[in-house]
Amino acid sequence: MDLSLPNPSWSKDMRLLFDQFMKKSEDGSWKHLPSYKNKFSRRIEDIKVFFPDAKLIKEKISQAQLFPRNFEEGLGFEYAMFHNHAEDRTVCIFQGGPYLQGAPGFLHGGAIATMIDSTLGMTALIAGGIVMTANLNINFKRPIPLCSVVVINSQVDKVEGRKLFLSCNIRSVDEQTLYSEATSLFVKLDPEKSLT
Ligand SMILES: CCCCC/C=C\C/C=C\C/C=C\C/C=C\CCCC(=O)SCCNC(=O)CCNC(=O)[C@H](O)C(C)(C)COP(=O)(O)OP(=O)(O)OC[C@H]1O[C@@H](n2cnc3c(N)ncnc32)[C@H](O)[C@@H]1OP(=O)(O)O
Repeated sequence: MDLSLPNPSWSKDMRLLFDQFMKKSEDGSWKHLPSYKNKFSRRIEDIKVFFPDAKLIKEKISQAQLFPRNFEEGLGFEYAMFHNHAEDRTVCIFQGGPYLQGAPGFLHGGAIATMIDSTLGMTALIAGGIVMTANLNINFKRPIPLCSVVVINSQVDKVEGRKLFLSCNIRSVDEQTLYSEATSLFVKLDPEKSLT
C-alpha cells in the first residue's frame, strides 16, 4: 500500500500541499513518488547484487521495513515526495508526529536527519541509481515544532564519477522560516566492490 497518500492524520496544511503538488503533476512536470513499508522502488534483483551477503535480504526480508514507514498512522513520519525531472530536484512534505519528540514540543534532531537522509537519498537514487550516504552535514537553524508541516527541498548540486553532491533545506509552509540546511555526499555503489 502506498503510504505517501493522504490519511486521516494529515493536517489541513499537509492535504493542501499534497493537492497543490498533485495538481502540478498533471502536466507531468512533477511526479508523485510512491512509498511502501517494505517494497523497494527498484527491482529487488537490482539491489541484491550490491548486498549479496546481507542476512536481511536472504533470511529476514519479511520483517524488513523502511525505517520512516514503520510507525502507526500519524504518530511518526507522515510524508510524501514529489520529483521534478527537469530541475533534478525533489520536494518532501513532512508532518512529524508525537512519537518523534526530542526537546519538549519539538522534533528530535535524529528524526529531522532521517527525513533529510531519505529525501536526499531519493533524489540521489533517481539521479545516480543504487547509492548510499557517505557524508551528511546538517545545520539545525530553528527547532521544528512537533506535528507541524514542513517542506524539504532537495537537489543535486554536482556529480563527479560515482560521487553525487546534494543539498537541501527545510522551510515552513509559508517559506518564512528556515528550519534546517544540509549538504551531503552520496556514492553510487560499485558492483565490483564488496560493501563489507
Ligand atoms: C541503499 C539503497 C538501496 C536502494 C533502495 C531502492 C529504493 C528504496 C526506496 C526508498 C528508500 C529511499 C531512499 C533510498 C536511498 C537511500 C537510502 C538512504 C541512504 C542511507 O541511509 S545509506 C546508509 C548510511 N550509509 C552507509 O551505511 C554507507 C557506509 N559507507 C559505505 O558503504 C562506503 O563508504 C560507500 C559505499 C559510501 C563508499 O564506498 P566505495 O568503496 O564504494 O567508494 P570509495 O570509498 O572508493 O569512495 C568513492 C569516492 O567517494 C569519496 N568518499 C567516500 N566517502 C566519503 C566521505 N565520507 N567524505 C568524502 N568523500 C568520501 C572517496 O574519497 C572517493 O572519492 P575519489 O574517487 O575522488 O577518491
